[in-house]
Amino acid sequence: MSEILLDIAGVNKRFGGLQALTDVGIRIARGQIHGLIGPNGAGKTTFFNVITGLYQPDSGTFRLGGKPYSPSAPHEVAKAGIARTFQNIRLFGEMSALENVMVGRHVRTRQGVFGAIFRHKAARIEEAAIRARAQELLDFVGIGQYAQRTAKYLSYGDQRRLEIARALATEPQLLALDEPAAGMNATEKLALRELLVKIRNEGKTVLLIEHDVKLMMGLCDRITVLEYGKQIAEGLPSEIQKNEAVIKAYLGGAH
Ligand SMILES: Nc1ncnc2c1ncn2[C@@H]1O[C@H](COP(=O)(O)OP(=O)(O)OP(=O)(O)O)[C@@H](O)[C@H]1O
Repeated sequence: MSEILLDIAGVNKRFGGLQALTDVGIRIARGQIHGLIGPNGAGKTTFFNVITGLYQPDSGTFRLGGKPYSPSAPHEVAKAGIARTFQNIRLFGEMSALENVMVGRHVRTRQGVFGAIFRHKAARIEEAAIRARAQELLDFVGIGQYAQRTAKYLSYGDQRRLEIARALATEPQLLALDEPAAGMNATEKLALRELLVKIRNEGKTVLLIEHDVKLMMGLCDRITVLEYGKQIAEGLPSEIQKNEAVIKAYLGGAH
């Protein structure tokens, strides 16, 4: 078994009278694509938000790369090495694609006139390196030719690619994607799948939530299944496909 990168156990989360997560855990091996699936309302987004510091859990242990991390706030999680994208695209629409990725590297690119004129040489060199790396990432996700295009004018599929490039700009250990294929057509989905395989082949680890089960079965190395806030299965896609509890959960249709 390869090294476990993300090791989470015993997560509970209650919203008022609703127990949204009951003793949920996940173990993700380094260099794998790990999928999180389950019927509507199963708790996938809640678990994802807990992992990435958006929701505070009532309990749980969290380790990344063998070290405990605190999911107390999104910036703490980012510092620990987890980058995420959102179900609803969150880009800086008025900025160029390149600038969006540069922001991902937490750099002040918008200096005042004096800053621009009198900028220190070291700062200029640093900015050039960041710009070059941002362009590389745009090339990597396949939208290098649109570097100067205002983000809001990119196609939907390309905006999703841009989000991924921005997340990669933080050099994360784990890339967490919340429904990256939502709203994509079949061609865009195929391209997304190729991109995620490429990201994994670079040695990155990916966690993703996705409703398109067929896409997940063909893409993921392992899959965790939630239903009513509990883990009902974990395994290889071929095992998950045959798992009776999973089949029942999906066929139940009561969600
Ligand atoms: N902020 C919140 N406040 C109250 N209840 C919430 C909140 N977020 C989620 N829930 C509830 O927790 C349960 C799990 O929801 P969650 O969105 O995590 O499921 P999901 O598996 O991501 O569903 P979907 O596939 O529809 O996105 C649902 O019953 C939902 O109504």
